[in-house]
Amino acid sequence: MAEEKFYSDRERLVQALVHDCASELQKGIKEQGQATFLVSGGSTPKPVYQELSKRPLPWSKITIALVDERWVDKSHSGSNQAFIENNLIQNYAAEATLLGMKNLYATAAEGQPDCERAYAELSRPFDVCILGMGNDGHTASLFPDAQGLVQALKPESGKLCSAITAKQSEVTGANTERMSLTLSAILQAKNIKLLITGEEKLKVYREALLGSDEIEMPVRSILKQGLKPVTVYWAP
Ligand SMILES: O=C1O[C@H](COP(=O)(O)O)[C@@H](O)[C@H](O)[C@H]1O
Repeated sequence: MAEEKFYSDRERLVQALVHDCASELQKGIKEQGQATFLVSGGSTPKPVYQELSKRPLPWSKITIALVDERWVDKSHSGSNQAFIENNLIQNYAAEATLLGMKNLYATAAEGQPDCERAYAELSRPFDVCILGMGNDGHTASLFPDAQGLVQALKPESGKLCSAITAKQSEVTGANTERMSLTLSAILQAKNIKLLITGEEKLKVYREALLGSDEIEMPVRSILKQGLKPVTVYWAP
């Protein structure tokens, strides 16, 4: 069962999440000399990243890697890598190393082996993983009923990255081809943090807790597993 950290407003949520991420990253550095921080895109974590970037952590010892990416170049408005560069790899955090997912291959499926190789170099277990959730119950780029989803959810797949083609295009454009961390990769994080805001997402979260179909709501694969602690951060 996930731990719920619910706040009366978003400012409090941001401060709490920034504090928790900072102390877990510092703990990782103390124990292993370095830390790995997995980050999602989306509008919800933006203030968290902006605030975190201003914390004087030993950022040169922190590797930041994407949880998911649209298969678009950095110049595209939907690029999670550009979003992280503009909002997290700033201020003190400019000293961190960033590993993106998009490579030179034309499709995510073709680019998967290179992406896999790069992610396999990361130090594990990962220290912190921030996940988001869409109103359709997706998390990372694990979209309901998407092509590649079944494989990406298989705990025994042994893969860290999976090419995913979401069924419906989203607000950010027609490109639905993505790369996502697999469930198996996400569960290699010591601390999994699911960040959601607003009443609509709270409703979706509650609905996810009630059911068991992970293809219908992939976020259930995170919420219903008993292997790694998950903390849900919410504010209205
Ligand atoms: O598509 C995506 O959406 C989710 C949630 O985004 P939000 O804007 O509702 O916060 C995000 O976690 C994921 O990384 C992103 O690719």
